[in-house]
Amino acid sequence: MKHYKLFIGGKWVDSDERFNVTDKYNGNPFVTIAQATKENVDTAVISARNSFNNNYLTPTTRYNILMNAAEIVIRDREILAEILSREVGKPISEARGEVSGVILNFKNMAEEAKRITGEMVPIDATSGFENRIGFTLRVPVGIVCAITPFNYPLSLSVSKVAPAIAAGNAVILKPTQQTPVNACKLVEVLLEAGLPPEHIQLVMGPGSTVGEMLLNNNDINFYSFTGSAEIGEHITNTIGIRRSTMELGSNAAVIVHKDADIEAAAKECTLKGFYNAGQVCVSIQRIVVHKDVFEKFVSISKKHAESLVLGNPMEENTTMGPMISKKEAERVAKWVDEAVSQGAKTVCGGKIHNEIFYLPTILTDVKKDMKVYNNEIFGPVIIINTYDDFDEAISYVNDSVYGLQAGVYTKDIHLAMTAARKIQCGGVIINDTSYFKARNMPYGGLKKSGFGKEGGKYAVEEMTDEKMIVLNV
Ligand SMILES: NC(=O)c1ccc[n+]([C@@H]2O[C@H](COP(=O)([O-])OP(=O)(O)OC[C@H]3O[C@@H](n4cnc5c(N)ncnc54)[C@H](O)[C@@H]3O)[C@@H](O)[C@H]2O)c1
Ligand SMILES: O=C[C@H](O)CS(=O)(=O)O
Repeated sequence: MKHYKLFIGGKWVDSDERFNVTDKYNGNPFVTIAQATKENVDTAVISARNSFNNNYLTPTTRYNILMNAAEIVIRDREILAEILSREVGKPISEARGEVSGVILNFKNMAEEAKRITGEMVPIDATSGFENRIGFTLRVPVGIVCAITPFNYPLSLSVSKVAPAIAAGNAVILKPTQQTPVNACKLVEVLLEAGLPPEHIQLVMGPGSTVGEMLLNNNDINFYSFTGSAEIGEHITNTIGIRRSTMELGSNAAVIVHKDADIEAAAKECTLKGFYNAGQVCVSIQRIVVHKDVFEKFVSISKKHAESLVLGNPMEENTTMGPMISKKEAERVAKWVDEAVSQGAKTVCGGKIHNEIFYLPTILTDVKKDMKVYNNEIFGPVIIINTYDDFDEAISYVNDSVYGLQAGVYTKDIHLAMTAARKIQCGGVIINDTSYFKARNMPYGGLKKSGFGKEGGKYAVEEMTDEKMIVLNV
């Protein structure tokens, strides 16, 4: 069985402690991973600091490294996709999509490495400062710690590591225990791409131990976290006044107005809602459809839900794989059963399949006090409710502790802009679902969905400090 080591101090380092990574379809371990100790973590931080202090990378060097990484990922795309499919359980077709997004992200961040600018500040326009010149400089924060979740592990690691490198930082990456193999391959890619070996550190192990060690190391300057709201809140409470970006949970909503293309909206909401077995931060969870088109929408959605092919994620015709674990499938089943016992109606699905799958499920008549409405399901369940007045639909979307992204289907520009202004989310996607991300857009949530932005120049800016320079000349 393949064993992957930690990458610390510019070399692959083994550990007496190790853990298994399982193939999420057959449940068999297929890789072992070295688990970091406190000594490993402390050595990683010291090494990253040394590299940041002694290996200044020019913008052109950063550009070249990131473009090289994109080319290497293109060369190894099928290997990377197969690893993702096995360790996450996502269909190979979706895994290839994740790798394609990574290629775009590397190229996008390579360009951003050459665009880091400050600005002139007209302080001479202030009485008494006529002889002074002011401008800002953007400088790298130093050491960025990237902590990533299980569901899009390669994409979300690159969404942190690439801007960190583009901004001139050294990086410490801690992937989740459930899906860490892609992170090992990512380090191999970056080393081959020419990144100075000590500019990237890879520490692996449980968040409750290895993750905590990182939070409590005061020489880390910035934490880029993607994961649950619970852990995100813990991190922000632990790291003190140090900066971070928090990309957290969601129970995303979509409004479908009576003037929308119902066939298209129902297809997009359904197929994207079951993408990665619903284990997507911006997955469509709460759909609210105008009463005049509700029955038509539900009927079309049911058709698409029942068209999904559950099976071995490594097979080309599979369109939905297992959930990340049997335990998560059982959690989703419990929440759906509770909702149904309280009056929700099951349109399709509604049960576990072969222990690790949860059937694509559509619920209607869901009440606001049900877990499937209030909490982040993070599983293949869509709830469809109805509305009459558009403001009622907006209130439905905003009735959440989360605020990551929302979708709004309407042909009426006035309704679209009303939604854009009133919906309390980091992103409002008109005539598409909440599950939308362009690699150069500012992506991030409000409320319990977190703060800070990933994507393009916005991620790079987050990982720099802005300094004000004044010349008294
Ligand atoms: N907003 C986004 O862009 C986005 C994207 C993907 C997933 N997510 C969220 O991620 C969650 C699912 O992923 P998950 O189950 O892997 O999340 P999680 O919060 O359980 O774990 C995320 C990461 O945090 C680490 N961690 C856990 N405890 C820690 C601690 N005490 N200190 C430091 N690190 C710790 C884990 O090891 C893992 O690497 C969902 O809530 C989903 O909404 C959000
Ligand atoms: O879980 C949602 C991720 O943000 C999707 S992606 O990794 O950005 O493609």
